[in-house]
Amino acid sequence: MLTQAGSCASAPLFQIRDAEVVRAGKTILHVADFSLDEGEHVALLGPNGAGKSTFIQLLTREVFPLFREEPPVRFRGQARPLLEDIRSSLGIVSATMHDQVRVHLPAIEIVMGGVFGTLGLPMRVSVDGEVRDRARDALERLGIGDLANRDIMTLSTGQVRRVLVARELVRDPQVLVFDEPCTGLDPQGMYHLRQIMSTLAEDGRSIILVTHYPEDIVPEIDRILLIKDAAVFANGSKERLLTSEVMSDLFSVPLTVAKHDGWYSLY
Ligand SMILES: Nc1ncnc2c1ncn2[C@@H]1O[C@H](COP(=O)(O)OP(=O)(O)OP(=O)(O)O)[C@@H](O)[C@H]1O
Repeated sequence: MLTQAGSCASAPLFQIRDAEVVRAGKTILHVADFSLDEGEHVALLGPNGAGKSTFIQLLTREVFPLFREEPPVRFRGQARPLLEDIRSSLGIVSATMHDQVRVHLPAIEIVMGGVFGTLGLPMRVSVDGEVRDRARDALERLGIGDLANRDIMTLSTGQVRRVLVARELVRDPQVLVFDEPCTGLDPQGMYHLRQIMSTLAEDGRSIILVTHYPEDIVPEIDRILLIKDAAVFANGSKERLLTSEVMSDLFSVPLTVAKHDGWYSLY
């Protein structure tokens, strides 16, 4: 059934069939078959250079696969969705975005910039009280309402990371992509970030997490997608795949996985 926006109500959130991305004459990612339902969560795990970021960029349409008669990537059933539809449904939190926050602006302006897709507020735009309230509310939900007027350059790495989550939440996206969200954070910062992922997952939003560490995979994320050598190495439940044997195969070194209260660690 088609909705008003033209998407298929019963279609998966994302569906990939036979998508191949080639750069400099080399296949940097091939995905034979993958789909993610609305509200479902998945964590992508794999060695450096395996193709995880490329996978995310396939979903966000920042990279395109080779042409196929049957379009390889669909968003809510649509082969050619409007970029605006994807942008409004998806929030992305990454350490890369963190590197771009090198401006003297109050945290709340960085958050309001999320509404416009700009770093701070665009010039000559006057924001109404409703946008400011939404930004303040997003900061409050992340436990950093008191930082709203602080210059972003004076905040700690963990605080900035939370401001960046607020910046995405201000648009109320149904899907959140966390790309190595705990990079550079101390244990306290990691704790808060993981709590945030859990809360958002429980909220009914889809979480797509990219990480090198099983420690980041919050209990709400049941499913993992392992990527190695430009292809899907395995796709399935955490229970089945987060084992010492599979992790050792994935990273090509001897590793041990420990499990405790729904959390996993690797050493
Ligand atoms: N424009 C490009 N030209 C050539 N090779 C590229 C290009 N973009 C990416 N690659 C290669 O594609 C492979 C996959 O890159 P990708 O960034 O997806 O890996 P990743 O799993 O996210 O790595 P990491 O964990 O280090 O972030 C890498 O070997 C990378 O060097």
